[in-house]
Amino acid sequence: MAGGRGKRLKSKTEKPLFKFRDKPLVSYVLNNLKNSKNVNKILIAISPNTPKTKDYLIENYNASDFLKDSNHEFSYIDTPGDGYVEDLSFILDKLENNGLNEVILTINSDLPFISSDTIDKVLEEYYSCDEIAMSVFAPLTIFNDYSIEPSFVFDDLIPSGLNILISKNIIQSEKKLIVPNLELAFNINTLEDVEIANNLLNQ
Ligand SMILES: Nc1ccn([C@@H]2O[C@H](COP(=O)(O)OP(=O)(O)OP(=O)(O)O)[C@@H](O)[C@H]2O)c(=O)n1
Ligand SMILES: C[C@](O)(CO)[C@H](O)COP(=O)(O)O
Repeated sequence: MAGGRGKRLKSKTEKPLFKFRDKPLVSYVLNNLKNSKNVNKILIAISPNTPKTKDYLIENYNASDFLKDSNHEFSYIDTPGDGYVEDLSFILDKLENNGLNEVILTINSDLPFISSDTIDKVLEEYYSCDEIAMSVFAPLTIFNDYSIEPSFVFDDLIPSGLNILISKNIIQSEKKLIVPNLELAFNINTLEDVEIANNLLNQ
């Protein structure tokens, strides 16, 4: 998901293109997805909020327009940019109407540290559970340990921005998976988050 406004970052650069150390945020996620054993194709949601991200994907990842040519390893889909849930629902609708019947892992473009290994393990957990959807949460304790401010807290759990569901625009019953990995807490929303992430890497 790379179509958000990135308001909290207060940068002129679109958030997915915000340079963190040597590359744009979105590149970390794309490279980690590419190296995941259990991921076949990568579809990037862009929106009127992120036109330069679309150009970047075409130039650097040879991304195609998914609705015209879905055979590329990387493709993008133009969403309205109305909000996370609205845009995800728009995408599921398009996938369903295109006759796709796939498992979809959604991941936010602001999670530079989620490793291929974690993505693979979460998918393995999904395939061994009985639900059609899965939401991954990180425990609040990790956020507190590193003084990271979470966006939402439910019962001491924070939605990580990593979810799995099927390609249908329907309400899907889900399993909650709690993954106590530090990498899930590094969600870059503000310049303070960038600083905390940099400090950790410099340790
Ligand atoms: N209409 C939207 C809204 C969000 N996202 C994506 O969903 C993730 C989480 O979004 P969130 O942090 O809520 O929004 P941001 O745009 O990243 O930041 P802000 O809330 O500060 O505007 C991000 O990767 C963002 O690009 C998206 O693809 N489309
Ligand atoms: C809304 C969300 O994408 C659900 O997975 C996630 O919680 C957004 O987190 P952020 O901290 O606002 O990036």
